[in-house]
Amino acid sequence: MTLLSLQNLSVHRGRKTVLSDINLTLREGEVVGLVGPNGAGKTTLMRAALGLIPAEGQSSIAALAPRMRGRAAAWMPQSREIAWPVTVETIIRLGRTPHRRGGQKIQAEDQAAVDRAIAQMGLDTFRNRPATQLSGGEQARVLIARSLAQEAPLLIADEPTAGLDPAHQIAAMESFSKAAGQGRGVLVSLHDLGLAARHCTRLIVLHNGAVVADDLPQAALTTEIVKAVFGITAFSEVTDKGFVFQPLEVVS
Ligand SMILES: Nc1ncnc2c1ncn2[C@@H]1O[C@H](COP(=O)(O)OP(=O)(O)OP(=O)(O)O)[C@@H](O)[C@H]1O
Repeated sequence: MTLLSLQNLSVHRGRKTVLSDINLTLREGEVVGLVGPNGAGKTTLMRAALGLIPAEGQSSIAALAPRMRGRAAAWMPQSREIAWPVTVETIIRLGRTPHRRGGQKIQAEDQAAVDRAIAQMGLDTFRNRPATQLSGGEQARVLIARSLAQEAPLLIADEPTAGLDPAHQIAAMESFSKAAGQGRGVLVSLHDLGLAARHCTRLIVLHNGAVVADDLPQAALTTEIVKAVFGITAFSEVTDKGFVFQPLEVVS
């Protein structure tokens, strides 16, 4: 089943074209990595797909009535600041908001989803702590858990692994793979090409607001594309543990 379909999606800011004619389809079971250098248009693509900024062309999520979007897609933005000293569990419960009617108390199935997300992100010992007392990486894990608790068919996450230690980066990517294995889909922007190579089922490479590759990780991160788009060389190999990619040097 198709969870997200973008057709000729374009975004202009002033006279600048930030995103031009993006076409993509994301189906259940996929973890699609969105990669590209700073300013390539990753955040713009995600926000336009969600209908958070004006865009030309079509997005299947943006076309929904605003109150239906929260059931169709969970969104984890890049900004990580948790401003209020409420408990970790309270923040993660906010992920259930689209499933609740106004004023309705949290139901057993909501709490079960919250508990699953807390377990997946290893947050049980933080459950009753004010979120403002956590480290930056711990707060990021709380926000990933909030988006997982939403249990929407599609999860769109903007650099969710930034600032996480290696174990928690892997845990976050594995939680996305698990969600995909359960029939959901994930669109995730990443700067860490090694993580993207190893954990995504497909990569979309963005450059200057356009898609330059949309393929299996090993087919998207070719020597030529990596040099032309990222300006680097890399070691890469398909191993029995999957596709391994390690950036090496900046191309002068
Ligand atoms: N409101 C705006 N007005 C003008 N230009 C903008 C605006 N918002 C974004 N841009 C430009 O659009 C381009 C794409 O920005 P975007 O944030 O989507 O990139 P990104 O790929 O997410 O980058 P990063 O990896 O640095 O987060 C950038 O060149 C940025 O300067």
